[in-house]
Amino acid sequence: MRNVVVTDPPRADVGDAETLGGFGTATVHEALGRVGYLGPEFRPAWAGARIGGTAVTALCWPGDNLMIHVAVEQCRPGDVLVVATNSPSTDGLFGELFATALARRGVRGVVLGCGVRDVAELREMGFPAWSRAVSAQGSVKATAGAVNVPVVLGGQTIHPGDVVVADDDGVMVVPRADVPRALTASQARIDKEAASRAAFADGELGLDRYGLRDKLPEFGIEYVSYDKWVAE
Ligand SMILES: O=C([O-])CC(=O)C(=O)O
Ligand SMILES: [Mg+2]
Repeated sequence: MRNVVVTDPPRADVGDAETLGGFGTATVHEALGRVGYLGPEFRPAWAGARIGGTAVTALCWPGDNLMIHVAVEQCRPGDVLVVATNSPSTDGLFGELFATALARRGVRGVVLGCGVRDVAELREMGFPAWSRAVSAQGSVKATAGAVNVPVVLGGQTIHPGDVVVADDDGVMVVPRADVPRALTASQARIDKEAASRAAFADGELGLDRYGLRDKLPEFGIEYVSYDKWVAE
């Protein structure tokens, strides 16, 4: 591993990132073709946060948060800090002191492939955090890593400057080049779901709305009365 800090990676527009955050993880993930989701292991430290921001990445050694300290200085308003460790770890590398420094810099939240701690304080200060674990396990500041290099979390590659969208459903990444398509496709999906929601509230069934009823025989699904069912 090369111990680099990349100081000026290109990043997506922070306004676009905020718009995608407003659409939410499930919508943007579906709209892009069911890609980019980090998986259900990434959970919010507290419920109700919904963000979209541009990634600043930190690659740390397990149990060592030196590179988070280095990364904080690279963060700008509208960013989301993304922390990966170069081998699996659940240690609580991040807590309210880091959150205080990031909030001061206009950072919208943090995503950690390891653990988070100080959850009560994070909730109280309203700083959003997603992680694979909650852990009080403390860390050292001893080993060099990298900042703003591509990292892999939950099987997804996150490049610095990509958009990270996160809410109660989890975390997803939108590659920078896909942001225009994500915006258009997500808005189309929002509109389509608004129409479906109104129809369902009115009593229409998905079977009819999505043209599924006519296809049921193709699936081999048959309807039988209870008496016939128990007699067979
Ligand atoms: O200081 C640490 O190692 C992590 C932490 O708890 C904090 O940021 O508050
Ligand atoms: Mg702490």
